[in-house]
Amino acid sequence: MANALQFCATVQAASPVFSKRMHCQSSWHRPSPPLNYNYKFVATSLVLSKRSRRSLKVSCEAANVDLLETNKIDKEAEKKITCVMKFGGSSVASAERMREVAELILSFPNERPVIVLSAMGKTTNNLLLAGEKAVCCGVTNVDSIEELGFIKELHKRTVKELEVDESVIAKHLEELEQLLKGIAMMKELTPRTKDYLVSFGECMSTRIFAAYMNKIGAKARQYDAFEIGFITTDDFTNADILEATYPAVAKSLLGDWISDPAIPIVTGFLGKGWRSCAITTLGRGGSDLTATTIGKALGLSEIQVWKDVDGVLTCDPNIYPHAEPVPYLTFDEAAELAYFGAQVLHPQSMRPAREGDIPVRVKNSYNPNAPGTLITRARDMSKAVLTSIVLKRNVTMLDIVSTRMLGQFGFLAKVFSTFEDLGISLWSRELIQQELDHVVEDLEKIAVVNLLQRRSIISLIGNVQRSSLILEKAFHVLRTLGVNVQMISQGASKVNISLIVNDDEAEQCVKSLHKAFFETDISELEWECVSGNGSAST
Ligand SMILES: Nc1ncnc2c1ncn2[C@@H]1O[C@H](COP(=O)(O)OP(=O)(O)O)[C@@H](O)[C@H]1O
Ligand SMILES: N[C@@H](CC(=O)OP(=O)(O)O)C(=O)O
Repeated sequence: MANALQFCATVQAASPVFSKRMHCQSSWHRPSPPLNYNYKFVATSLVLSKRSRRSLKVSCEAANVDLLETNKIDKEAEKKITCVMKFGGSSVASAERMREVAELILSFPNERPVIVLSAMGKTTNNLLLAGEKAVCCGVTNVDSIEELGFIKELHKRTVKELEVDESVIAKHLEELEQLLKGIAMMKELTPRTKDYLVSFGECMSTRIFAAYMNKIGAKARQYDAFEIGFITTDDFTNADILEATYPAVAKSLLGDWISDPAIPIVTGFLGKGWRSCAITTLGRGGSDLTATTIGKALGLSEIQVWKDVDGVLTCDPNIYPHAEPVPYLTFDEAAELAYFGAQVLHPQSMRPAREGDIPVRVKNSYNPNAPGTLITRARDMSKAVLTSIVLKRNVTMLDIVSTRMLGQFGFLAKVFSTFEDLGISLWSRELIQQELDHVVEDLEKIAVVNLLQRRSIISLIGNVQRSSLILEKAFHVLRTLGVNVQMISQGASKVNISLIVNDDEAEQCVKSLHKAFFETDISELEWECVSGNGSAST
């Protein structure tokens, strides 16, 4: 058997029943989910010799099934893709960083990963700024937009330093300039055009990186997510992944992997609108969601997201530099943390991981030896009190009071229908003053309304089984600071308590809460609360 040939066979089955039978009769498995009864089989062991191929042909003819092709496949195909590794903008910000990332990927010889990349460094921000400037600068001035200059310079320099052919991005740089001229001519930047514009970032970073991997002898293949089945809603700038994405992505990536294995290098953040067929984006930081979607689609054993911090931290290090890595989190905790504003993870990214029950590891590409954070379905909560503190600034609070609402049904329905009628979702974007005025005007017909602006939400993510302890300690800290909490709520997922305070008090609150919860021994913490001995450090 040692010199037996291996083949990949694609058959057009008349019905899924037949394919199941064939599946049982042979020792084959089906790597990709069914799509239009077009199945791809691969021998699981070296059994598909020339003789087996002939017998496959005979059985297909007997069952009236078309045998479309039998390709000889590489032995590598036997080894399945094992994980997905996502590298964010800071991890691929320069040629040097790209070299380090390539080295990092190759330092795991037992992994056969799919790689997801974001745009280099601050490219997405620069593309958006260039687009905004193009709206009002006039066609002839487009080539002097500063941000366009930065983008060109960064990508050309990277290509040169990595010694790959500039042709991998030349067409994209040219098209980008044309697009900016188009925006200048039209004098408008629609959400649809914005998404097309920012897509250049990921399209170029992945092309450069794939070319570099090939140059150093690691066979790689570049993919644009919008060409391999990332199907989304048509909500430009904040699109949602649709269910059809999973089988389509699996089919594309596994199909290629089986017939010609090469490390897939996929653009993060991008998709294709199901109605418009135009390029969409998944919201800022959306490459995390690309990675978890691939993880679920391929049923991988791990999803790794590589960042510039040692994992998910106890709070935003930009607010408090003494924040520490959190070693373990549940999907619920991570989702809540992201939803309430921690930039480290995309708010929707935990959904596919949770659905596929695939562990997510958050690691630091600048410090690969740090253990990072492991996010799983469940974890030992026996010692957990507070896991992380998240701050969301510049929140507007609507205080709606009505004595008529007591004992009345339909009151809340009227409140929500006001938002629906005005097409406002309270969470998805910032409202402009005019919209807020409209809401207040409408709600004033049924209640007394106070619009409270410049507030912050401090979310305490942790073990809500110990909510009394958390609240006692938190309120003690806030009272010592002289801060009044204006609203308190417990999230539906039961891992989050949110407090609303004034914007200008919020940072100090987070620092003091961090000191009290994470820089104090837990047993001390319980004792302090029971005996009333504690004092908040400021
Ligand atoms: N709780 C937190 N834990 C870790 N990082 C956080 C947290 N809150 C905010 N951040 C910020 O998130 C950044 C990482 O997220 P992001 O910039 O999206 O990474 P990448 O672009 O590498 O995917 C960190 O550099 C840090 O400044
Ligand atoms: N480049 C996109 C998508 C993304 O996920 O980026 P990052 O991984 O660097 O947060 C953005 O800046 O939003």
